[in-house]
Formats: sequence, structure tokens, C-alpha cells
Amino acid sequence: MGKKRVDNALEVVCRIVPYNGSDPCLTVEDETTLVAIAPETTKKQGVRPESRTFKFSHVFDETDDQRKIFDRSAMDLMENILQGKNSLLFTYGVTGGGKTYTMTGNTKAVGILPRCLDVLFNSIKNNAEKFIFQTNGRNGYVIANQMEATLARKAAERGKIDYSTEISNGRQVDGRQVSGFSDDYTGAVFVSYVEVYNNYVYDLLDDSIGTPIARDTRVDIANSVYVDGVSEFEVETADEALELLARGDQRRRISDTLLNKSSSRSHSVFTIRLVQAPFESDLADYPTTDQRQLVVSQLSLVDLAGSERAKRTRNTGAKLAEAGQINNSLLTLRQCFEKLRYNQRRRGKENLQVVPYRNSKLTTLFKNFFEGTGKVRMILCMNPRPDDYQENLSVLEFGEESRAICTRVGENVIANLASTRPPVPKRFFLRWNQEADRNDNSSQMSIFPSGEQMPPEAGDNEEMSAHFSRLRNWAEQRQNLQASLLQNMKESAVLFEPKLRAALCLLDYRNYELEELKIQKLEDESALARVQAQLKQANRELLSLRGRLKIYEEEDARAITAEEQQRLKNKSEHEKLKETQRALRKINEVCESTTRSPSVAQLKSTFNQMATSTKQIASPVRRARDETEKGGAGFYDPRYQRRSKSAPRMLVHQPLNRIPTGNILRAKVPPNAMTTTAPQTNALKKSTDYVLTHQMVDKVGNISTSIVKGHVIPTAGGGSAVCFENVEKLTHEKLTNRANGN
Ligand SMILES: Nc1ncnc2c1ncn2[C@@H]1O[C@H](COP(=O)(O)OP(=O)(O)OP(=O)(O)O)[C@@H](O)[C@H]1O
Repeated sequence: MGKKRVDNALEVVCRIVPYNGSDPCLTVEDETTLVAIAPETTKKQGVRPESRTFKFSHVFDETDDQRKIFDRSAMDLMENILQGKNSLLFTYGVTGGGKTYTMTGNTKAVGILPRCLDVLFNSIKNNAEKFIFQTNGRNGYVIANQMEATLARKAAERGKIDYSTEISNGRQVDGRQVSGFSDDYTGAVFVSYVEVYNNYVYDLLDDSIGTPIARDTRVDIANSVYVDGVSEFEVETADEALELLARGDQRRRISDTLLNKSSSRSHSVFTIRLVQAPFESDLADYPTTDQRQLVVSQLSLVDLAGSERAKRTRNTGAKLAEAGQINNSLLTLRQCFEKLRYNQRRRGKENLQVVPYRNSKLTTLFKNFFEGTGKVRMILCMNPRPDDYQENLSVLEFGEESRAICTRVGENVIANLASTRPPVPKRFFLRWNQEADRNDNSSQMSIFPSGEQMPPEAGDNEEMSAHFSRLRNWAEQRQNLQASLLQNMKESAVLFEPKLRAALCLLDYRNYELEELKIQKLEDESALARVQAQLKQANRELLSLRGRLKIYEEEDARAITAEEQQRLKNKSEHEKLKETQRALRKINEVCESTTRSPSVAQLKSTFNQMATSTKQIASPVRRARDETEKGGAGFYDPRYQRRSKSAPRMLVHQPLNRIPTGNILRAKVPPNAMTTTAPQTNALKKSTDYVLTHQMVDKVGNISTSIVKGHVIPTAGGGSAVCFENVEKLTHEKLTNRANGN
């Protein structure tokens, strides 16, 4: 295990609780910016600026879910703990800002703490059996030998308590894992849970006594602060740890306040410790008993009580004192941060200030983190309620100032033993060894043939008997030699077997890796071939799309040109039509303005005048004005002139061949009036007034002209109706008729 130091800024992220009310005092501008907007009530006092911008490492908005919060705020801390580094993560904010929700959550939306446990257990590869690592009661751990561990396990089996709660039933489980756990290490997880209430530390997992008693804080041999006698439980699964959390929560001080139904009245600290040690040897599945090789890393998850003002909670008595203590400890935290920042600015100079960690138990517990034994992360939990504006501001200011703090982090770094050990994963080795043992037992065979024939006895013949006796001696000597050789070989085998096994295992592992690589290569090749085929197909489609696009573009260009030409043509035809209409109107006027029929000379002069005026007048508006000035049009009344298209319009409905009535009976028609011989629904919809000219000629030639006036009103069915208001009538009688009649 090595130790190195790095500079590390305290990271602050911010989360906002969903809010459905009006006038929210906080809005997320972007991923790093939050804007606090003074609510209407504050603005009236005119004491604060209307809005303030705060920058953080990340700002989550109301739609960001628990998983995203965990990924951004805690996932990297899980890698840290596996690599032997410490971390502290705490939630800070106003009461009801979602601190407990963010930290713990519920079964449907699990918070940071259960996710940390899930990911941790998913990532530990070699889980040590229980009681191999044991607490020493002084904030440290020891590695027990096999016998002690077995005895402790047996004792625990007998007094096993069932802590099962509903927490593990149906909860969302995070199935992800992170890298960082070394193959050569085995590890165990311990958890503890304490609360800081009224500036005392209580052990939430100590159920040996009825009412929790306050625990002291002490400093261990490595100058780390710890809670004396705190209960630490070794857990083998995330659910086991969560059951302990639920058990502790039952003891935690939570009460109903005006601002939150279940408001945390204490600061809670849930600590997860990972204790690791390397395996004793390549062949062992037990950790070394060399205590110096132990690596302990921890993640402390702190759910702070909410900062609140007594005026708003309307607390009294014990609750008021409780709130006072909460605020005091939070104030001390702020003071510590201020001093740390001051000292940081004066780094290397004299007159550094004392950081008042000891003024509260909360800061005493965190001292080590701020002085360099871990990464510190703060999640600001905000509530955009307008009433929380002042408290939110104070929390945000604190959060922003805290970002400037740099902690010098000392890390327990797990040594990378890969270079000195055969890189065979422990699991592979153990499996291989079991297999080898089985084969070894089944293939026990003797190297030398047994029951060798000894030479026979010689009988009477002396010479023969001497010869056989020599032969027997030789045979005996040979047997002795074989026995001693066998013994030597067995001894050598015992001596060399581990090395041989390690070498063979490594060889097999290399072969296994090679096979894996071959399979991987085949899969990669087929994936590559698939991707290449897809690429070819995509290229073909791209080419064909490009071709089609070109055709569409050309068609489009043609259509635009044709449209433009049509527009110009329409325009010129429209102009011509207008000219014709003007000419007709003039003729009409000329006809009506004279009692006698116009002479050809008169008509000629009128048309000449008309042609000259058409050339001079460019715009219709100007033409209308000039006509008015000259009094040419006669029926034009400037009081009703409207340039706006949305101005009221009159629909003038006249017969196709209207008999001139001269100046006697004529409707007052504004210039934007529409004239029609057969009114259409659309024309009626665009009009507010309606004038109908109706003419009849009787048998004797009397002409009666009626001008019927009315308002156009929209109908419920979406159409229009005319509401007639008055009728003006004119009758032209032939004098001869009257004379005859009379
Ligand atoms: N992001 C969120 N989405 C949905 N509900 C939320 C969210 N955050 C908080 N809540 C809900 O808001 C309420 C208050 O949240 P919570 O108890 O976590 O606040 P707190 O900051 O811990 O308050 P206190 O300081 O009083 O303990 C709870 O009912 C919680 O379920």
C-alpha cells in the first residue's frame, strides 16, 4: 500500500425539489447555473436585488431522477472506495429541500445510499468470509487467523438476529459495477450509523440498551477522529446493510414540523467501510495475516438536518432548542469553511487561523476529511417555494463559497501487484486447483512395477547356490535403491508441486485467455463485417438520396420560377383590371354628372384627363388621396379612410347592370369597400357592413331603386348573417306616365 497526496476541490452540486406553486424563487438556467429570483413580497421592500446567479459544478433540475443524481454525484466515489480512498458526501439545504429523499429515497426511487451499497457489492470480486476481518475497538481492524474466524462465525451463527424489514422487498436495485477492485485482494464491508443530536453523538445501531447513550469522539493512532465504542456490523449484501439502516432510522429523531411532515431533527452519518488485504500467496484463498497490508477506506454519507428559521417553524420549548442546536452546528460548519478558505489564501504564510472544528460534534467528526483524508462532495437541496427565498440565498451563498476550498487529500492507494504476481485471477486459480486435486487423486500410479520375481533358492549345488545368493543380494539392493528413489521423488514432488501447479495454472490461464481472445476476435470480425455491410448499404442509400434530393431541388427551383412568373402575370392582370374598373367608374360618373347625354368631345376630354392622372399617380393610396383632394371620386369620405387591412369593411352588393341614379341616391362607401354582384360567404366574413342596391323597372318603365343597409354579424355555426337596419328608396317615374295617369 502506498500513500500519495493530491489537491482536491470540494465539489458542490445543487438539486431542486419539484414545485408546482406560483412565483418560484429558483430557476435552473443551465447545467451549472442557478438563478435565485426575489419573490414579489421581497421586491416590495426593495432591499434585495431582483435576481442573483450562482454557479456550481452541476445543477440538476426538477426532472432529473435519482439515478442521474447518483451517477453525477457518487459513482466516482465508489471507484474511490474500491481503490482505498476515503470520501464524504453530504446533503445540505433548507428544511423540506429533499435531503433525505436524495440520500435515501424510497423503494421506487432509491437514493444515493442504497445505490452506493448495490454498486459496491457488485464490484467487490473476492468477498472475504465473515469474521476474517474484525474490528479492534480503536477505529482499526485486524485479520484473524483461520481458527479464530471459524470460531467467531460459529458463535455468530448461534446468536443470529433476524433484522429483516420491508426495505429489501421490491426495492429498485442498481445492477451496475465499477472497476477498481484488485484481483489480488479480498475484502469485507462494515457499516455504522450514528446521529448528531443536540451536539451529542448517538449510536443508532446499538440495541443493547433501551435509550441510546451519547458517545465520545476520540482520535486514533493515525490522528483520525472516530466515535468511541460505535457498533460496526460486517455485511455481506446491500440488503443486509439496508436492514441495518432501517433499524437505525427507527431510532433517528424525526418529527413533524410546520415545514416538513417528517423532518430530520438530527444530522445522520452512515459510514460504509471497505477493509481489504492481499491474499497470503498465489495459492491461498485466505488473506495475509500481515496487519500492515490492511487497507481501510470509507464513504461517509451525511444527511444534515435542515437549516430553518424559528420564526417560520414556530417551534417552542424543546423543539426550539433542538432547532437552535441544528443551526449552531451548521453555523460552525460554515465558520470552519471560512477559516479553511482564509488559511488556504495565506498558504505558506504566517498568522493562519485556528479552524473551530471542536465547536460542534458535527465538524469534529468531519475534521479529517477537511484536513486531507478524503474527497468531499456537497449536494445542496433547494426548495423553490417563495417563502424559502431568504434561507435558500444563505444556503446558496455558503455552497458557492465552499467551492473555493481545496483539501489536500492523502490516499491509501492499493499497490498494483500485477507486475510481481502471475496475473491469474484468484477465482480461476481456485477452480483450477480443485480440478487438479481431483485428477491427482484419481491418477495415483506407481512409478515402479511391484511384485518383482526374486531369484529361486539353489538347492544342493554349491556353485549354483552361491550364484543365486549373489543374485538375491543384488535384487534386494535394487529394491532398496528403488524405494529410496521413490521416497526422494515424493519429497521433491511435495517441494516442487506448488511451483509446478502455479506454472501449469498460469499456462492454462494463458491458454484460456488465448481462447477467449480468439472468440473475441471472431466476434469482432463478424461485428466488423456487419458494420462494413451496413456502411456500404448506408453509402448506397446516401447516394440515392443525394440523387433524389437533386431532382427535388431542380423541381423546386422550376416551381419557384413558375410561381414568380405567375405572380408577376397576376399582378399585371390585376393592374389592368383595376385600370378597366377605374375607366368604367369614370364613364359612369360622366354619364351621371350630366343631364344630357355626354358629347363625344366631352367623353374624349374626360378620358384624356384620366389617362394623364393614371400616369402621374403611382400608388393606390396616393391616387385615392389625390382623388379626394380633387373631389374626383365624390363618394370618398376621409373620416372613414382606413389603411389597416383589419379595419371594418363594407360589402357593396349591386346588380350587374345598374341603372345610374346620379347623385340623388347613393350609399356612402369607404375606399376599402368590396363591390360584388353576387356576395360570397368569404366576402361576408371579411365585412362588418352590407349595402344592397336593388332596382326594378315596371311595365311602364318606372325605375325604383332601393338601398338596403345592414350589419354583418357572425353566426354560431361559423357563418355570417346580415341584420338589415334601414332602406332608402328612389323612384324614377316617366313624366308621360304621370301625365297620362293624371
Ligand atoms: N426530487 C424529489 N422528487 C419528489 N419528491 C421529493 C423530491 N425531493 C423531496 N421530495 C419530497 O419532499 C418531501 C420533503 O423531502 P425530505 O424529507 O427529503 O426533505 P429534507 O430536506 O430531508 O427535510 P428535513 O430537513 O426537514 O429533514 C418528502 O415528502 C419527499 O418525498
